[in-house]
Amino acid sequence: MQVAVMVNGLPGAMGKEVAAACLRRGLEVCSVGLTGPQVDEESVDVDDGEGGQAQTIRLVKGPVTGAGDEECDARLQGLVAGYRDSGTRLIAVDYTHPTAVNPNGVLYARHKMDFVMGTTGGDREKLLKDVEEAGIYAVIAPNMAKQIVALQAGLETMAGTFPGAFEGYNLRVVESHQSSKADTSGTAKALIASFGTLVGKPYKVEDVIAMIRDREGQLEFGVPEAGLGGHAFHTYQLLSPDGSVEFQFRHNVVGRRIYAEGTVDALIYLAQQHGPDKKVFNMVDVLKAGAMK
Ligand SMILES: NC(=O)C1=CN([C@@H]2O[C@H](COP(=O)(O)OP(=O)(O)OC[C@H]3O[C@@H](n4cnc5c(N)ncnc54)[C@H](OP(=O)(O)O)[C@@H]3O)[C@@H](O)[C@H]2O)C=CC1
Ligand SMILES: O=C(O)C1=N[C@H](C(=O)O)C[C@H](O)C1
Repeated sequence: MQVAVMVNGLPGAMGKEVAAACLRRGLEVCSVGLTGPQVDEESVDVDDGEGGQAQTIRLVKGPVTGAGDEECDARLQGLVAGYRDSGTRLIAVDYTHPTAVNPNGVLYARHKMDFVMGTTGGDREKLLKDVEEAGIYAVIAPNMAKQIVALQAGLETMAGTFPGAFEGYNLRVVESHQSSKADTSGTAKALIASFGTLVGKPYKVEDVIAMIRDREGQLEFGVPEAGLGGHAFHTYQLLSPDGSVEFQFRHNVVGRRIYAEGTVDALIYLAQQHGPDKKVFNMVDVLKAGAMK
């Protein structure tokens, strides 16, 4: 079956990266995408980042404030019907804002649109419930980078196999992102859950995490000047009670291309899912299926 991708969260940083990755990898990009309340532009030009394909995407306000919902619903209804009639499966990709996670989830559910949700934050339990009740297919994950997903899967396995192996150890997490990032890292939250099992006590994220969002702090933490506008530097430290033994896990990413490539892997994987049993996936599922490039 033919697939088209609706990129939502334009003209945001990840929206543009994902549109570029889709064009590079030969996926059809829908000529309409959802945008946010602060955006005045009516359209955005995207390209594959390599001087090849380019296209213009018309912007429709997403359902954050309630205003504009009617237009959004009407546009989506027409789009979904048009693609369905032409035998094309329309899949949404969401890189918007933590406050848009649940309104957009409800929107996709209402229009029976399968989606890949990369946006972090929001009420994740409600998101899962809405998707499951609608019976649609989705990949939902706070991180789409193959190697970070592998680390996440490895730590989950380690925690499941050796719970309490780090009993008594102290966890400290430092994460640095571009100053425009609205929330605490979703990736760090996911990894802290596994570390909690390894230490043998569930952590409250705010008790163990330090966020860096200021330029001086970022440079001091090792972020290169060129990465200030887009980076994710994470260090997880486990320290034994007497301070004599230390473990560090660190992943530092400059730019966003790695997530966009993983998102396309998720889209291709999702496009192949038709079964009735499991419809909601995370990136560990995609990685385990051997579907990441
Ligand atoms: N899973 C992963 O691998 C990754 C996840 N992320 C996550 O993706 C999200 C977006 O990040 P990023 O691109 O850097 O953020 P940006 O702020 O650059 O872009 C977000 C865009 O979404 C728009 N927006 C807001 N609300 C809606 C809505 N309801 N519908 C459609 N668009 C909307 C914003 O508009 P406005 O300015 O009006 O608010 C903005 O244009 C964050 O949650 C981030 O943590 C990022 C990288 C990787
Ligand atoms: O906002 C970002 O940039 C990122 N967000 C995700 C997160 O919150 O963990 C993934 C990555 O850290 C980049």
